[in-house]
Amino acid sequence: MTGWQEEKTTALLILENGMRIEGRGLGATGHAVAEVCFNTAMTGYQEILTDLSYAGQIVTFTFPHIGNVGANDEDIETLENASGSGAVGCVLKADITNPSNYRSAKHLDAWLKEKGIIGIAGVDTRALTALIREEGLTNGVIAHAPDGVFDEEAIRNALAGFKGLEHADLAADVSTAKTYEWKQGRWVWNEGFSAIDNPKNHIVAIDYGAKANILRCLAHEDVTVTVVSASTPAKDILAFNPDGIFLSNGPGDPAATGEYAVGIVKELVDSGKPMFGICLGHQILALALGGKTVKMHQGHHGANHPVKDLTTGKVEITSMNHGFAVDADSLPAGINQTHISLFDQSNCGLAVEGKPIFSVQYHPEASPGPHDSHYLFKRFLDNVRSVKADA
Ligand SMILES: NC(=O)CC[C@H](N)C(=O)O
Repeated sequence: MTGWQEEKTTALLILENGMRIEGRGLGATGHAVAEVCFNTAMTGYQEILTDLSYAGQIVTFTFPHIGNVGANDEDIETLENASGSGAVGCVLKADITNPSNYRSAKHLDAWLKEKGIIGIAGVDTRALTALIREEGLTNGVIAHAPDGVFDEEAIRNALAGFKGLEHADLAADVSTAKTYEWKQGRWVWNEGFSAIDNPKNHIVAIDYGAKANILRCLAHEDVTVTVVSASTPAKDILAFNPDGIFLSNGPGDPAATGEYAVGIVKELVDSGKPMFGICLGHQILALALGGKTVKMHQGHHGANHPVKDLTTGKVEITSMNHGFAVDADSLPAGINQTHISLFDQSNCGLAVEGKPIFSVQYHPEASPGPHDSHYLFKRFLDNVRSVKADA
């Protein structure tokens, strides 16, 4: 071993099966209960931890070098107007190395502290990942005490009181409270975030915990995005007279979002506007169309997930982050499965026959991840343009 065991234990990870893992603490202090998942991406730890879809979760990074490109203010996926934050904790194999990257503004440890994220290093993340693969997503509590003194009873009680993510409605907790306009485009090397001048299209994005790069990818397609809260009534959304409606990603159980999400989306589907949903937005759309969602065994969290587009036969490598999935068999007639995961054949996309409405389970905006699926933003805007041309 590397000798870390000789150092004092300043962090704990306790799982619901009773497993107690000792390590070295990072970032914020205190303790946090959440669902423990693993992410296999080799890049983008800052984007992952600030993705609001990870609210209520602790991320185990299977990639060992976390923190070596430091932290900055640009690679943050949480929107400024969000009401909540993303992952509550992270589990690392190795200690954070000193940052070495021209974009680094800060050491990851300091950044974690600032964001209130608790970390534990020195964990056998392979074994933890294997455990989650075998036993499924598990609840856990992560604790960090720099002096090594833990109130283990309080920590274990907190874990015992955590009900898990199934039936948890978290989108309402993280959505924006106010309506605002978004005009920033994608990040371009050597230039930074691009400005979108006089966009010709207008999309209303329902924010269930949206990632910033989704809004940038939409804006990049010549779009002004109006971002509205998850509970904005359909009539208020339609009052903007948008060219299209976007349903964002977000945390928690899609089936727990009830009337404020599913009911609103049902009304929007009937409006005939072009619609596009990503991840939680895909799941909510499926529920609104009469389908069902299920909790997955281990979930999909990574940046190398192969997906087949059944409409073109093409395979794309995608970024994923979900613990629930649409049950393809539950989709009523007229709602077609358009994409499947080549890892486990689970549903990854749907389209409404005869209407410009579609959605995907994965993350075409990447951030982090490959850009294979950027075409979906174009597909959405092609729908928008053709509906406008016909009007
Ligand atoms: N990225 C997301 O939107 C996640 C959706 C949902 N919370 C899930 O875990 O399946």
